[in-house]
Amino acid sequence: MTPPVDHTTATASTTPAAAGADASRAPGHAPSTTSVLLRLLHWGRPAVPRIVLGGLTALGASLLALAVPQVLRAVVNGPLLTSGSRVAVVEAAGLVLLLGVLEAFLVWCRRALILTPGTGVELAMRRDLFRRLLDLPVEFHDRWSGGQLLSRSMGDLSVIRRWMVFGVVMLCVSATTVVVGVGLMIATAPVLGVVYLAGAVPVVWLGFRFRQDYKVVARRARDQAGDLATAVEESVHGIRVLKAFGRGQDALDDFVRQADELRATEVAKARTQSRVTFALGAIPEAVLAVSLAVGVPLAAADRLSVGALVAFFATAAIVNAPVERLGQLLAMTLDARAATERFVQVIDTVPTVRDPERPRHLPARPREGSRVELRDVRFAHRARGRDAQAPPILAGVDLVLEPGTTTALVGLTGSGKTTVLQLVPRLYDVTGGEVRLDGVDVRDLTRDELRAAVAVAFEEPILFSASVRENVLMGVPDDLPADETQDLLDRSLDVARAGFARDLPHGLDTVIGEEGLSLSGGQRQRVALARAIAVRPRVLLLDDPLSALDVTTEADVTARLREVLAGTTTLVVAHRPSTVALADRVAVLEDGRITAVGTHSELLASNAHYRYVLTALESQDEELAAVDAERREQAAAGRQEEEREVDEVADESIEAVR
Ligand SMILES: Nc1ncnc2c1ncn2[C@@H]1O[C@H](COP(=O)(O)OP(=O)(O)OP(=O)(O)O)[C@@H](O)[C@H]1O
Repeated sequence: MTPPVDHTTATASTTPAAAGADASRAPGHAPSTTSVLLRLLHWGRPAVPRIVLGGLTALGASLLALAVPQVLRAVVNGPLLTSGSRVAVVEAAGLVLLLGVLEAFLVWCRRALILTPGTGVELAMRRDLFRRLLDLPVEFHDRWSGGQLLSRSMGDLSVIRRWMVFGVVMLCVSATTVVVGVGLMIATAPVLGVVYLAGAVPVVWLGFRFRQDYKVVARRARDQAGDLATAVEESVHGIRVLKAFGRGQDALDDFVRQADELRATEVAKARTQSRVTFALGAIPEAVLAVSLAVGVPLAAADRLSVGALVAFFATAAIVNAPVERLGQLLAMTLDARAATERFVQVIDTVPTVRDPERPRHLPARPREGSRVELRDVRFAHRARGRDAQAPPILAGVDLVLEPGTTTALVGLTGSGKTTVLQLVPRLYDVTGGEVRLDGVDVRDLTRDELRAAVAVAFEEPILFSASVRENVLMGVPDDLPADETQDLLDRSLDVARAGFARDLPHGLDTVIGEEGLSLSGGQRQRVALARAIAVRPRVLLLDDPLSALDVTTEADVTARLREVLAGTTTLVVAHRPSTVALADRVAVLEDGRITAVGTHSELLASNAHYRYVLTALESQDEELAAVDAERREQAAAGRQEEEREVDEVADESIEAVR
């Protein structure tokens, strides 16, 4: 016997690391930049050897640059001051040239070494992020906007890649160059070296201040970029509504406002960075002026050789460049920190709907059909922004779907019919009670096994940018023999009355969905229904998937469904009395419970709430038909005018963006 499994539904969706990624946390508790960036090692490890090698070559190039002043010192103190030998000077010039060529070669090596591994790391991170997004439950996607996820998988990962291949390498190399350079300066001219070192005090203080300020704006900018992506996504997604209601200008105003907020944050970022860059450029130069004032009298008093003085200033000129660059590199590092926080915030989210550790399996498919039982099912969504739960939607649903029967679920708008449907394939998990399929609690099954047994067709059909064939066969195993697959495809299309797809420009290979041919609402619903049928599920859940069809076509499709799906247990959310009449039984959902079950005529005779719901649905149906007819008329008359206006707004938008 399978041991009982703990079905406690986890409500905390992020690990402490992810919670730590929240920018709103008090700075005192925020994780350090190093610990955040160290998370990247998980994906960056394969690239580490090449990145380290690239860093070493870059360091070699910097050290070669630092060697030049020492040659200069030897030339000045040696041949120039003593013999004046031209040969020695030419030899020294040759050495400097050689060092320069070697330095350039090492810089090239650095670029060649670290370019490809960075893109590999980005690819691995992008793949893992997408995998996580697919694994996360619907509840997660309810809370996260598409733009935030899009910006994490595109913009943030690019920021991280650039930091990995350039930022981290150059930060280490620059810091080492500064340390070695200052060491050489102290060795060459100790007094001047100490003067130069004193300049490090304000530099470190400024760096600390910069880190505090920049960290906040860097995170804000990344979040605002995500919001902006959401605005574009929503407008493009709802472009028809915007056009139909003439709200293009409002959408544009909203977009421009958000874009302006992002611009302001980017300006604040640039200001913060330019302040520190100015200071990091000015302080070393000021220190050099002081060094000159101290060094020249020392050289005049013969307490410092001219060669040493020249070498000190030549080294300082080399060291000043990486000091000045530190501001830019620190900014890159803090940008990468913000991007990493946002990335791990998603990757660390623990799915609340997950596979059991020791899954059970469904019994062999019963000939007469599967049995679905909902026992005292309770459900509440998690309240937004808090871990608390919103008011319950289902408060103890008891319903048994007898094998091979069709049950219609009826209730007022918002009563929770779709919610009931979504609990069966675990799009959400119940917050109380249980759902059993052929005697097995659905939470004891792997999601793959459960979802292969249960197919859903939603009212809003989502088609993917692929051919009709691919869309319909989405849930069919790839290893099915070709002729069987073709039979399944043909039968599903016929039952769903989706045969129109054969007459599309490229037949069933016509690409539909976002990037393809646009289908009408009814056509989309029929393709989506064919997709659900093709899976040959044990349980078919229909969330009013025929709402866009006329009553005759709906009756025809339903009749065929009953014929073909003998042995399939069906639960259909009914919004139209015509759908209800075709079911074997009807269940009434009221106040979060099933309050009556019976045939259409039984309930009509005995249940007042059922009669009330049917009347509401009927009048709603008539109202919708009237509104639809009116809308069509208006649309035909006003379309040209409307499109002209929208085009004008679009032209203005393009101009504004330009
Ligand atoms: N993701 C969500 N987060 C919070 N509340 C939700 C969410 N989805 C639905 N709800 C709420 O749950 C309730 C039930 O919604 P559901 O879609 O199940 O109702 P329904 O009976 O199918 O409605 P309709 O007949 O209009 O399709 C509604 O009050 C709805 O606002």
